[in-house]
Amino acid sequence: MTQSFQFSLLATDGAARRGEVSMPRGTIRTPAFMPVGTAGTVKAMYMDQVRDLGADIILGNTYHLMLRPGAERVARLGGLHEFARWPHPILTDSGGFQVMSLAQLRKLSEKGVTFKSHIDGVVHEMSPERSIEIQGLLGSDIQMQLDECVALPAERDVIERSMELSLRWADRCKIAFGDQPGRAMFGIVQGGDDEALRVRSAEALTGLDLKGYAVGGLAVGEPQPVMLAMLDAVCPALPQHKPRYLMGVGTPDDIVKSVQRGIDMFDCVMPTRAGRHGLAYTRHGKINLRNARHAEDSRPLDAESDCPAARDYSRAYLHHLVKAGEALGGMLLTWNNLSYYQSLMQGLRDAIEAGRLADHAAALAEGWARGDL
Ligand SMILES: COC(=O)c1ccc(CCNc2nc3cc4nc(N)[nH]c(=O)c4cc3[nH]2)cc1
Repeated sequence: MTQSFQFSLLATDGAARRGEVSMPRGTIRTPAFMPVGTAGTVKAMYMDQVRDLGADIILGNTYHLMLRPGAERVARLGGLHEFARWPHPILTDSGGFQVMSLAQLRKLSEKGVTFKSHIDGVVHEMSPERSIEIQGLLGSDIQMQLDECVALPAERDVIERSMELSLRWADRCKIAFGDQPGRAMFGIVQGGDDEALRVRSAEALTGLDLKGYAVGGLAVGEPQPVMLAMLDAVCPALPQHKPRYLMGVGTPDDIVKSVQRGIDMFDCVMPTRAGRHGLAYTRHGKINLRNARHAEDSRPLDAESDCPAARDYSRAYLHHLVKAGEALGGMLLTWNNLSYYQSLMQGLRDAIEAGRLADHAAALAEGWARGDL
């Protein structure tokens, strides 16, 4: 058990890295996928299940938890780990992205963001300092700087001013974070779809000597080649020996291609939200259980999986549950999807260690393309 935050590179395969982040609450094996636990719960899952699937860390959201039940209340109740019964590492997003995508009437200035809660309409102000304070009250192990994620497409000068605001906020967050032993604060690289601005952001954040670096401003609807081009520009401009976290990504294919470009950590609502909407991720690709073609298909999703949700239930039953709106439908598909995502990450970690990532990526893509025979 370590009292500090340490990232070690165990192996590389091209630009891909196999590493470990060791923290007081546990070790994160990278490449890592963080299930999203927005309001202190990974929806439709018990935390023990999430852990048993191989998750080393989950994500929580400052925006949601500050509105309900409130950061001070969570602190009074012992912090988020105790509250949600997840004793392992937690990374929290800083709230800026969620304000712009969820809140009503929001105003952004040098000071921070002001917004009305989408829950009860109460007006809140969140400065970089308040975001870090909230994440500290939650007990977050990896805290994200407050940033601005500019909506694309945007004029270059708009992207530049936004990126520079986020850099000033990174500095304020570093000061506000201070010295929290065993915890880390990550900067967030911005710069839209402009490679030069992306590199400027990465280099400036590197100068702040932070514990890790996120790549933000992506997975906002841009085509995959644009996202990947930004990674090709950003990753070489970030320190080799610090973790890199691509926010909000993504599909299995996004994750593989991003790992190949040097990304270590991921989070995405895809496996959980899509699961609740009837969609299964498997090694044969996506299966939409709402489709009538499954109504009498007695096969399981994947007979070779070690996840009961994939192995023990017929597609016909899953189709029935989904069409009937039964809670068990979302539970089983979420279980299957998170199991598939964690097995995808384990496969990538093994392939990098063995120096066979290119072949492994090709085999994965072939399985997805072959579809569901
Ligand atoms: C069923 O699947 C879905 O509904 C679904 C919805 C959204 C995403 C994409 C999420 N993308 C995304 N999350 C993000 C979170 C971010 N946080 C900060 N602080 N800064 C960013 O710059 C930022 C960018 C993101 N991009 C992916 C999947």
